[in-house]
Amino acid sequence: MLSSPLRLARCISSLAYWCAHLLVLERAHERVGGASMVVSFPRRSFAYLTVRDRMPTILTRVIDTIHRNKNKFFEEYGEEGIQAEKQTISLLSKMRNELLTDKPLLELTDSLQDTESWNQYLQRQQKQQGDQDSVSWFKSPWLYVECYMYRRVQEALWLNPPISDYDVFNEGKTQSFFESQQAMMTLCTYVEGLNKNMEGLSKNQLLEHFNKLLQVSLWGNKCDLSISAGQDNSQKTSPIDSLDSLQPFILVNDSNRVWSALISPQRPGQSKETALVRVDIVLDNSGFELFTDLVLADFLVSSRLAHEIHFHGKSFPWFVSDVTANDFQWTIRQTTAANHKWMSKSGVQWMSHLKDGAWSYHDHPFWTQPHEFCDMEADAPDLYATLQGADLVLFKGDLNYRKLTGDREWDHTASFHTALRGFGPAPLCSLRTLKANVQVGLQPGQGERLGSQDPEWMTSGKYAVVQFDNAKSEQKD
Ligand SMILES: O=P(O)(O)OC[C@H]1O[C@](O)(CO)[C@@H](O)[C@@H]1O
Ligand SMILES: [Mn+2]
Repeated sequence: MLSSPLRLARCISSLAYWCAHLLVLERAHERVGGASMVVSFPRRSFAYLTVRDRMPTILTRVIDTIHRNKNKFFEEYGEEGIQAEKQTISLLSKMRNELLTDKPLLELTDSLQDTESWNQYLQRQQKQQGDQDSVSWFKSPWLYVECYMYRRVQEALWLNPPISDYDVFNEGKTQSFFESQQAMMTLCTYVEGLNKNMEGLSKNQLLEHFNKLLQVSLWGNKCDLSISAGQDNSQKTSPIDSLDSLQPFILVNDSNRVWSALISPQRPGQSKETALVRVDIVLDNSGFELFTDLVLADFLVSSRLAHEIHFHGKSFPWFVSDVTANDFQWTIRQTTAANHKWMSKSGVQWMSHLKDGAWSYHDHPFWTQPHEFCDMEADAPDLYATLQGADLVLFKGDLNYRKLTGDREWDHTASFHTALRGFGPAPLCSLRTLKANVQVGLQPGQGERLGSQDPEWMTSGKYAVVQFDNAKSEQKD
């Protein structure tokens, strides 16, 4: 039974949520001007421009990549490979046209594990928006439409078996890894120095290094390829040296609370001394960002701040640069094979974490669905239960932030806890650079000030947040 203050808090949070939701629709009505037209993002908004400009560009690149690899498909699968290439391109071009002409979203026709759930989501959306045709590319929630596009790309491939497993974003991801190599070497040299002295570090020194590596992983999120529609966005400067100058751009920094969650884990039946701490990292992008996540995870294990790390990735290529199982393994193999002493040493170390079970990689269809995370407990109870086994869950990146907060136009001063709407399988922290119009947990006036100084503060990736929440401790308060 919920206590009445808690019930009241839930009601208030729920009300705030729906107000935030309605705001988006109302504004859209005003701007579009047609009473019958329900769109979820106003014209000229960042969301609108993403659907109008960035998404078709991404699709064009996908089509081009498949076409450029025609010979490879022929070599591997003969004439069948060529037919598959043609068929896939034809499906993708058709989809691109549907997008550009604002046609209704269509049900998926493949029969994979998640197909039914996607189609149910579409039906739910159609019910909410009134009729079938109203759920179109420009008249649906932005988060949904973006996710849907990546799932349709996958459908086009899955309907053409010989090339079903081809990762259309692989070239960009590997390129971004190689372009960030210098920064990776610098980072591994730092790690080598750290590991040499690890045993002699005081608690404060450990905290200092933890903060540094947490921030390196935070800023690693600048390097995604979806925001740049697939163009180079790799790390060129020294990640450690840049930290001081980046400090003022961290708008909310709850890293002390993250540290506390690590050093005093709160799972029932565990004392501080015997606690086996598990940290889950919900990964975002491949390339430099993944590298920084692995460095952080290695530090957590080597320092014994954590005993186990569970990485969560995507089960198919997603938002251009997101990590799949293949990217994860490839990155570790490449690091091991690097022509740099400390970098390859890191790779060997990471391999051994995987072998001895300190690290493990997991994926789940929920991560490649459009649901906001407050739906997880009902829609993916198994995943929710898995996350409950963690002492801390780190959510990397912007898309995870949008899903954590329901991608609503929240008041900037609404608390992170409120925006989570009850989602809290374990203490959690979002490490995110701002690339979409949602931001909560700011001080009164802070959002307005930022808006007047820099109109693109929420979408440029220049600012970042480290935002922590522990649903359990909030309930106790
Ligand atoms: O890789 P990240 O940090 O999740 O960012 C991906 C981002 O790409 C965009 O969707 C733009 O297409 C962002 O708004 C989005 O959240
Ligand atoms: Mn991403």
